[in-house]
Amino acid sequence: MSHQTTNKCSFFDIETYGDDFKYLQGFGSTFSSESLEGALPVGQNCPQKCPYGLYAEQISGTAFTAPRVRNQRTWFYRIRPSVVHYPFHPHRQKENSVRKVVSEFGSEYATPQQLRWLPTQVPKEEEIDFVDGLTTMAGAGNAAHKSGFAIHMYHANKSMNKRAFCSADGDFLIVPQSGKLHIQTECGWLSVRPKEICVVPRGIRFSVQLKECDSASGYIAELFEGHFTLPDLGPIGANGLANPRDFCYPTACYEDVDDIEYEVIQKYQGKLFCANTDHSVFDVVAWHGNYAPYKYNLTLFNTINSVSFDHIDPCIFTVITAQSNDPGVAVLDFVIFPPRHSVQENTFRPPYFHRNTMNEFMGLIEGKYEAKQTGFLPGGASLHNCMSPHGPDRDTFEKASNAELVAEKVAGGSLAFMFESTYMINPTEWAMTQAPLDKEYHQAWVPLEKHFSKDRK
Ligand SMILES: O=C(O)Cc1cc(O)ccc1O
Ligand SMILES: [Fe+2]
Repeated sequence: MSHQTTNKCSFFDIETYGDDFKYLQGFGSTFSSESLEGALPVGQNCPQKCPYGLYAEQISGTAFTAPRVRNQRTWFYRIRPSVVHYPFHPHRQKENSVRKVVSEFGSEYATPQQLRWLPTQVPKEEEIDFVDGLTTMAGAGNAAHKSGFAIHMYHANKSMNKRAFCSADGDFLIVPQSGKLHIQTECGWLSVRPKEICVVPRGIRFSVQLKECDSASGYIAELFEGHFTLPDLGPIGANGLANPRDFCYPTACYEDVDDIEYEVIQKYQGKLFCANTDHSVFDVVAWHGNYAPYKYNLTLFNTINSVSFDHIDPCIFTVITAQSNDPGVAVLDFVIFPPRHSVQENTFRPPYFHRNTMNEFMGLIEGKYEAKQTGFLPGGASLHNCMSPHGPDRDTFEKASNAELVAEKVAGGSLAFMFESTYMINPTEWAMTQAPLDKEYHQAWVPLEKHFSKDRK
């Protein structure tokens, strides 16, 4: 289904709402969607018999008793309830594959050393879909205690075929770096490409199809604790940053397919389990509620920054945040570094040298990051944990310290992002022993020269 827009805007580099599917809009709204007219019961959730002979089923994303403003649940009206499946058994990712999903984030590989990885390639020698190509890179906390998060990479060279996936451990924030995805979910379809993100909440089943590409890869933050919200705007006012209406939710779309061999792979406490069914589990004819997957086009981010002097802290670029119970402190912030105009006077404009109580995992979707001249590449990653000093590399420092401070567009054609957390982020065994770790990363800073002179002001 295509949907045309007449509003053209020169600074959005992809059509504002033009997409492969039709969406409902509004962050955190309560939606109703039916793909057959009259499929939603009127005025109640569980009638004795549902329209069209459908089953009613609720999915709760918060405790029943969570405060109303935070309560999230959705009612599905489906051909069969999701409990119709054969017993779960352990699911092995590809035999002999180094890729693996893990849930342990012990301190075995913990280090204050600044870490950086080159991009990991999509394998050519083996066929892998989104599930079998998931590899955990780092994380914090514990899925069973609903505390912390995991950071995974995904690499796929084929679509998931007669296979659905869901995580009982947390919400999947998917950040594509290459390849366009069509994601079938119980609530309907989402089309997601690089420079867009999507969030599939805990428990919602989804299947990832590659669209117009032979391979796809990207980053995932799996949030074990709470859900993402939009940051408060404070003195910014009622508009700005990621605006609620730009968050797109799917519309109901079902398949009525029986007598097939189908797999539901469920992530539970960091392990993968598989249950077989004889039918497609994407059989939701109608749904209503506020617990649903969504996508957001990052080029719609309304960027705010200093127009006088000094470098503003990167929280000004927060797209979505999962807050801890400590006011203003995030379990996980998703922050982007979008193309923008830089006009600050008498200012060292790139990211400053710093040490942070928060923990910073960064990825690059495209282009070049302002703080690094070399070495941080699209598909790569870096990790600067609690109080590990970091900042611009030597060449960036020299260039920016001597640059003429004219108004300029920075990071044009670039998009970096950061997962920032109050929790210390531990790399996995895969990240430290198999992934392409940059052993020379310290050379970004060791050559920084001494400029001090008592005779100079
Ligand atoms: O470390 C980084 O590159 C991320 C970052 C960017 C910035 O502009 C200020 C602080 C910060 O941690
Ligand atoms: Fe930083």
